[in-house]
Amino acid sequence: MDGGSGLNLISKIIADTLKVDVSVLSGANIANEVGQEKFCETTIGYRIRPNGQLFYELFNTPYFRVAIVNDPSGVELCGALKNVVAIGAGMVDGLDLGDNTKAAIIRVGLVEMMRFAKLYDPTVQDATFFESCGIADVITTCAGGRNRRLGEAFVRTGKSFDVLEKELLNGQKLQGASTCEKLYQYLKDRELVHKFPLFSSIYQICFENLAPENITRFHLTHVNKL
Ligand SMILES: NC(=O)c1ccc[n+]([C@@H]2O[C@H](COP(=O)([O-])OP(=O)(O)OC[C@H]3O[C@@H](n4cnc5c(N)ncnc54)[C@H](O)[C@@H]3O)[C@@H](O)[C@H]2O)c1
Ligand SMILES: O=P(O)(O)OC[C@H](O)CO
Repeated sequence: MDGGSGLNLISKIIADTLKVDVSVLSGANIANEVGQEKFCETTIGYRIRPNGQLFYELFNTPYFRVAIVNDPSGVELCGALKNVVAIGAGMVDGLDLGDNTKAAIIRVGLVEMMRFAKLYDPTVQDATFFESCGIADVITTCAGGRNRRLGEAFVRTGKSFDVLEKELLNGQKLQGASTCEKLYQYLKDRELVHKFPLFSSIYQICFENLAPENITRFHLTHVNKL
């Protein structure tokens, strides 16, 4: 996701700039494991079906199994939003709270991902969240991703994400913290912060000195209905 309060999808920027049709690939695909040809699934979101089919043929292998869906926004939003959830999962690890708590963060995180994606783009489909780009990528990122790792380090060391990124990521960029800032601003501008208690807590812990123990306070206000 790019932009200030007026969020924009990277695929849209590319499509508008280059005047080409753009499909989106995202999934539970930690690069090291893909590189070792360990089995995984991925999702390609297409606008134009023949292009989705072309990418399927290009990318699909016995160990990298592609599903194509006619929901490019949903696929891309999953890829951006799960990084925010993973920072929350890392905070759970930093607080030594355990697997049950992390599962709760994953569940509520997925609910808020769906709610935000449909708010941002009403054409986004529920089914997309049950593809690899959705629940599967949330699980793998909350288990083995960089966002999880830095969420834990943030709680254990008290250092900022900018400092941790430089110290721990060897030149790579952390996506979750900046995405969290942008989506919080988007929600604030629309007076919708109260509908996203987990995302809001993660933002306030990261940037407003809220105590990390508040990571579970969503249960005080969370509405399960999508
Ligand atoms: N590395 C993995 O194993 C892996 C696996 C699956 C999904 N992902 C996801 O893929 C995405 C990218 O991860 P990566 O590993 O390629 O990270 P990376 O840090 O290697 O590359 C990200 C690139 O995006 C650029 N960038 C960041 N914000 C930008 C903006 N607003 N406009 C233009 N460019 C911008 C950065 O400068 C950087 O070059 C993340 O959402 C990540 O969660 C990564
Ligand atoms: O390292 P992260 O946190 O960007 O997550 C990696 C990918 O999302 C896994 O699919």
